[in-house]
Amino acid sequence: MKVDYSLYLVTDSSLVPKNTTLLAQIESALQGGTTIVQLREKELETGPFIALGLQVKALTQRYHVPLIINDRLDVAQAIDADGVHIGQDDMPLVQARKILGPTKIIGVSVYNQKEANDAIANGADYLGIGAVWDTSTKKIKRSPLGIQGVQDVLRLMDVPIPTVAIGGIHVSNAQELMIGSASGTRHLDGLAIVSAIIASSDPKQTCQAFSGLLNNVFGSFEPPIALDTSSIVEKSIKLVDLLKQTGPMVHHITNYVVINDNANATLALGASPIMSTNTEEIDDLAAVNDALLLNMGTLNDIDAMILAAQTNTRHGHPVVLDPVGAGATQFRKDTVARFLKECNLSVIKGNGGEILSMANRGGRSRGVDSVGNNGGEANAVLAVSELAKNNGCVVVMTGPMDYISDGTRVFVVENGHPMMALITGSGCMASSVVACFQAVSEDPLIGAVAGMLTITIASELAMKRPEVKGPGTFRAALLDELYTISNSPELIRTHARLREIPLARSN
Ligand SMILES: Cc1ncc(COP(=O)(O)OP(=O)(O)O)c(N)n1
Ligand SMILES: Cc1nc(C(=O)O)sc1CCOP(=O)(O)O
Repeated sequence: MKVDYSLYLVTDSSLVPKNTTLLAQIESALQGGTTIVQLREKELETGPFIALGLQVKALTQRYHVPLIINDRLDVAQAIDADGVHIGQDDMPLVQARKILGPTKIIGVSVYNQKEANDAIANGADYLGIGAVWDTSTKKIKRSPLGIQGVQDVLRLMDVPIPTVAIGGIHVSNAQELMIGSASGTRHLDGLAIVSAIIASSDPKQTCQAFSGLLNNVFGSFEPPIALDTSSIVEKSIKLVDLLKQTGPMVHHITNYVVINDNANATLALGASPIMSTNTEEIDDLAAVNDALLLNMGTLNDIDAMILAAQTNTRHGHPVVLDPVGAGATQFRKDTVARFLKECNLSVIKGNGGEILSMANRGGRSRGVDSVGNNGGEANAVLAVSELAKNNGCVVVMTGPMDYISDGTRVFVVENGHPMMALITGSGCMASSVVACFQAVSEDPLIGAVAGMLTITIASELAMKRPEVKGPGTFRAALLDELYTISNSPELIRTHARLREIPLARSN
């Protein structure tokens, strides 16, 4: 579930104006664009807290907005809230996660780099950074961070996860905070506010003011610098080196036809494969993992795959889906729909039949193989770009040409040898390679291009080997050439055939 943290209302019934009620204030705030609500009621006993929680939940559900409970896991469980917010002196995050399970949202209050990185390592879904400024709503124990202090926490986070700032925030200082705390590509995802909304004589109007201001600010953040194709090739070379130097762990939940090739392709690039399907160890593995690959080939362990995806997302690790045979059977269609709904995918990588069928642009599969043509380049470009945009991820469609898009740009990798289609699992190996690059690339689009350049160039080099006579010798040579590229990444520079298709012209 993708959560919008931008306008985060935290309640306090002691601040509600005399002529109205807490529920009326919350509803008015929801009408004004509040995107998430935290029920924070310090004085309520358990019974009344649960009763109030049920009323607020009915309200937030009507507006399709998540409800978080402050501190009280028991209340959150009793009303099946969407999650909890805990402070540094509350129940430790590790225990809270054990109790609530992987799917509930857990937010943690942090004040500095250490608290932030501990919370991230232990699987927090978001951070509440504060207090930014003095506030009369609560007695603050540590001196206010100011805008610079918030920026320091954002900059020093090991892995970027969603963040909101809290403490003394009003319409008058919100823009200054949002812009001043941003650094590079990092910025706050939202503002958590108590008194400015809950004590307002018109919460709807106050929230509209916050929303308008936030929309402007988010629109002003610089998009990442768009690299041209030769810069992406150079980045790919650096990523091959980084893979070898850092040896990231790549957890695969894959199929039993290709599992050995998946593991060997991963090893050939210097990464470390783990192929567990056991739900008992997903938490422990996610804590030390770097990327997750889900492969639908033999389609077992679907619940384990979804649990692993959610757990890895909480840890900030990219999740790659290889939707093998998507569209071939109703069961596979339903399973793909579950993955799209329940997981936060970084990359979807499939063959023409799979991607076109997911994008509703034709696409035929016989079993797990793509058959027929893909409707030409224009159709391929629309399929990858639309699927990517609609799901907020990168999409790779393999074939004689590989089309790769993040919804804003489309690249074509023109490398590759037709022999790839004659060995089983070459597409699955490509997915392993893409997952390895996701583990080391900050930009999933560049990671996907780097992965596809690497495997397709390896296939061309493999076919040049004198001992390669057909599929059997090619399979072994392909692994060897992945290893060659890992040791000589500059081969990518001499062999890459990478092209960008401007989206506007193709639409
Ligand atoms: C979004 C958000 N951020 C920080 C806090 C503060 O939580 P905590 O440290 O647990 O303090 P209390 O809220 O319990 O006083 C928060 N509630 N929400
Ligand atoms: C609940 C809370 N937590 C804080 C923290 O620093 O963790 S500051 C705070 C109160 C914020 O209220 P207002 O928006 O009215 O200033």
